[in-house]
Amino acid sequence: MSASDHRRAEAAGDPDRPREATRAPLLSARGLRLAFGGVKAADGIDLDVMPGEFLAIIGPNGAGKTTFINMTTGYLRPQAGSIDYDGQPILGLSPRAIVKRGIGRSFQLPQLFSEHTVLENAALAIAAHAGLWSPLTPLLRPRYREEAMALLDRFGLAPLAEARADALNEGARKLADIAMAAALQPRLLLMDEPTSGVAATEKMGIVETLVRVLRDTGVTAVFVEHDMEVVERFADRVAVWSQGRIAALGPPEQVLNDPAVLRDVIGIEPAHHA
Ligand SMILES: Nc1ncnc2c1ncn2[C@@H]1O[C@H](COP(=O)(O)OP(=O)(O)OP(=O)(O)O)[C@@H](O)[C@H]1O
Repeated sequence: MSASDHRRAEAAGDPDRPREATRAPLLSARGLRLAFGGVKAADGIDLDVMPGEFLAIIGPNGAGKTTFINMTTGYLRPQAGSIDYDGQPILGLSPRAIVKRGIGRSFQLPQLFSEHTVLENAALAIAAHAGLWSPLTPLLRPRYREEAMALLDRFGLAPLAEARADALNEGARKLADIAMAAALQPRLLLMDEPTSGVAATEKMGIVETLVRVLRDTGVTAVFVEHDMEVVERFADRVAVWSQGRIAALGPPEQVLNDPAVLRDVIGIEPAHHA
């Protein structure tokens, strides 16, 4: 289901269902500031992410998109501001404590154990979720391997279970990395450029798979994306980052037709946009 179909289905849904405006955000960032020397990577970021939504972050290189993900997942501490998740402050928690609260992430460069198979990687991720962080024992336990196989199956990766992670093409590697993040059963998943480096022919199929799995399991997603076709098709809302600030925020049909966004972020003159 595309994001616009999803929005229509929601609008046509249960009339007793609370309206978007009255629902509490799952993630709420206020006044985030972080400078590296003279570079303002976050210069007053305010953002609410609603439960169940897919929010795309777009913007030029160096705008501060990854910095926002790093602050939300405990890898960077802002110099000012607050981040609440599920109504609780999370700033100051370690990355691992934040994962335990239910926020997962995938990285621009997939973080798989390259010399292990895809199945072994999945077993390790599932064991980590069960609280076992030791590197080898999970591989010996059939229970983790069975759960790992079920996870891979959901992501369409079962045929690659016995392939070594370093033998995967970029699309499968990205999908496998997101499957590992999903093994930790997050309620909110932050993905940094899930389609970067993926061949154009594979891209849509990969995004369709991951969106289907995440929607089926009720995961809220924030993803940094440079491909506007992916954004248009799969995002419920788009946030445009520019020099550490959010320059525009709204549904893709509105934001991606905004002349200033087209010119400054996507880099085309509005008149040339058919
Ligand atoms: N740990 C750090 N130390 C110093 N400078 C940093 C650090 N992290 C980010 N920066 C700087 O902060 C700015 C924002 O970086 P960030 O990686 O968040 O941008 P981005 O929007 O994700 O860019 P890209 O699309 O290239 O990934 C950049 O100028 C970057 O060089």
